[in-house]
Amino acid sequence: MPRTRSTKKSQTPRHSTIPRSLAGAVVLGLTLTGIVASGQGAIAADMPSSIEQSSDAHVSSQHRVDDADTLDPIGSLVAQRLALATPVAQSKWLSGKPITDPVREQAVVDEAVALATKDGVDPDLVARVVRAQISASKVVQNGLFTEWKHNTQTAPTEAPDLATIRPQLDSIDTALVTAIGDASAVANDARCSHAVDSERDRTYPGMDSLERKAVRVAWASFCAS
Ligand SMILES: C=C(O[C@@H]1C=C(C(=O)O)C=C[C@H]1O)C(=O)O
Repeated sequence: MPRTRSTKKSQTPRHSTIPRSLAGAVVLGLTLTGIVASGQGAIAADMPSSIEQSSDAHVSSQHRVDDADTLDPIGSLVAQRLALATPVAQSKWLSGKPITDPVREQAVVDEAVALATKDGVDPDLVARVVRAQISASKVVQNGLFTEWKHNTQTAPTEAPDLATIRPQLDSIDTALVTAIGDASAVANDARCSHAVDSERDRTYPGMDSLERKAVRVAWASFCAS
């Protein structure tokens, strides 16, 4: 008898819209994502051991839906992290700091890997996903700098201090480690790239082409193969 998972839905609709420049809503969004992330654990605990299925095709299609749902918390955190790339870029534009800060990047990766190791989450998976988030942030920052250089009237004239944004990035990265731990089975599943495609599509509405490019970079190294 085939085994399958319950059909409980995630709290985020598959085709919900995540608008651009959500920086002001990041803290709230993070809180909500934390609720969603712990909800995933509750879903796993509630799973029935076996349910009669009418056909193998149904099992297969249900598995795809569940894999994509499992990636929802990561997808939301990816979007929240990218929303902060705009204020980061504004701050660096006005302060004259370079986009790339190798010391900070190493600290971000080290912090996430240490947390993963402490929590029993695959540290290699966490390191490659966090490095991808850093690359994705720089895609947005470089794109904005290019735009502001070519159209100086669009360049920012005010920005938050980088020191106020980085703690928000740190909070997102902490939540990301948990979300990655909850989704590590998907990362190692043969259907991983399909689940990632579905999750990317969920977060695309409301994003411009630069953010979509960054989202692709953010997910590029999630799947093990
Ligand atoms: C976001 C920043 O810009 C870049 C991206 C980083 C990140 O995504 O964590 C870290 C350092 C920078 O290379 C930043 O400086 O904080």
